Amino acid sequence: MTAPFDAVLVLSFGGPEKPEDVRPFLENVTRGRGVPPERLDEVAQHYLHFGGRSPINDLNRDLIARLEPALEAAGLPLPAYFGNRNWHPMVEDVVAQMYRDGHRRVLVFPTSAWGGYSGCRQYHEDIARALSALDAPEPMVLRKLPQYWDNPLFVAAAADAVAAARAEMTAATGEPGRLVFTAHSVPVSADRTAGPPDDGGHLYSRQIAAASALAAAAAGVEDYDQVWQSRSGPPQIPWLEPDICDHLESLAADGVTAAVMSPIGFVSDHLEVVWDLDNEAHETADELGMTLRRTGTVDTDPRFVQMIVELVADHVDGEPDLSLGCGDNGGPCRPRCCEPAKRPVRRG
Ligand SMILES: CC1=C(CCC(=O)O)c2cc3nc(cc4[nH]c(cc5[nH]c(cc1n2)c(C)c5CCC(=O)O)c(CCC(=O)O)c4C)C(CCC(=O)O)=C3C
Ligand SMILES: [Fe+2]
Repeated sequence: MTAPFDAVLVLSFGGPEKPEDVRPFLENVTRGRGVPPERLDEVAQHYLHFGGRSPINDLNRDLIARLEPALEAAGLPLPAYFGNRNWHPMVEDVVAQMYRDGHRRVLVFPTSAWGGYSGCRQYHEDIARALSALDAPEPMVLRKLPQYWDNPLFVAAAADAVAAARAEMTAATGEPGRLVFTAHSVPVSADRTAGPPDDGGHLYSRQIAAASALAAAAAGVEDYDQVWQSRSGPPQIPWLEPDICDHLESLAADGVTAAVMSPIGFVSDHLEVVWDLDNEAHETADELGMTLRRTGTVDTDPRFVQMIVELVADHVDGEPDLSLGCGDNGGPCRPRCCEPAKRPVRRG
């Protein structure tokens, strides 16, 4: 019999909260990842356009404010803490605080539903980093909850957002519009190595495709597209394509005049959503004379909170059931799962 878990850590990406934060935040995100300086300047402008404050931290605080009472109501009175990979509150500081508060067994809920290096493995690395920074005499266990891209509550929330946006589009234009799912692009090499080594790779893009299919089916939509957004990195390195803006152009060329975007790859309306979709994609659509709408993300849907409660309930007793896709203390979900792709060595 193992001891039950006694706290939850909502682990996220993090975002700047004031203009002076923007540069150091971007440096944290891209440290050693070969993102060109021009791209950083460009992305800094996106943040500065919103006064240097990303919505992401407030959205996560709001989620936690809903989660704690929902856990309590389910008979699971665990406190929920907030920590990030790239900005304050930093995961290292929060894990140290949790230790000081007496917590030794923590369930980690990541704000990414997906497998793959950026969507999963990197969150394990964050946990490992926080633990190695911890100066603690007693052992502490941090167990990352499993990927939830196919959880019925996640799918239902995404599908209802699709149905609502299509209904609005129909009211405005007389037709529901072409449905287009989007998710964060990743380097093709990272997608190839996503998943356990004996599983054929491409776990991230397969999950995005499958989640889009589930949400479309639940919304009663047969024909839809699934594309990518927010690529970065040097242009000579291939990332998953097509990009949403290029895709809107091909749709327009095929005579499509209305489209609904569903950012299925994200759980909240953070900067990648409000800039890349609400700003850039909308500009493209305006130029093309296309009517464009975006669905909400699952964040505001009570079923998303309920999903987290159920994940906690499934794992709170503390039995180590690693076949369910958890990982302890930064160990991957399965051996060698989603190892980072080897970076090409540049010579000369
Ligand atoms: C798969 C994936 C998710 C979804 C899973 C998840 O949600 O975790 C995600 C989420 C997010 N990405 C975000 C922001 C950024 N991502 C960047 C860069 C990158 N993302 C990547 C992948 C992903 N990213 C990759 C492969 C890179 C290249 C550099 C590297 O290999 O790390 C950069 C650098 C500048 C640039 O865009 O080049 C920024 C600023 C924010 C916060 C938004 C806000 O502040 O509100 C969020 C939630
Ligand atoms: Fe990103």
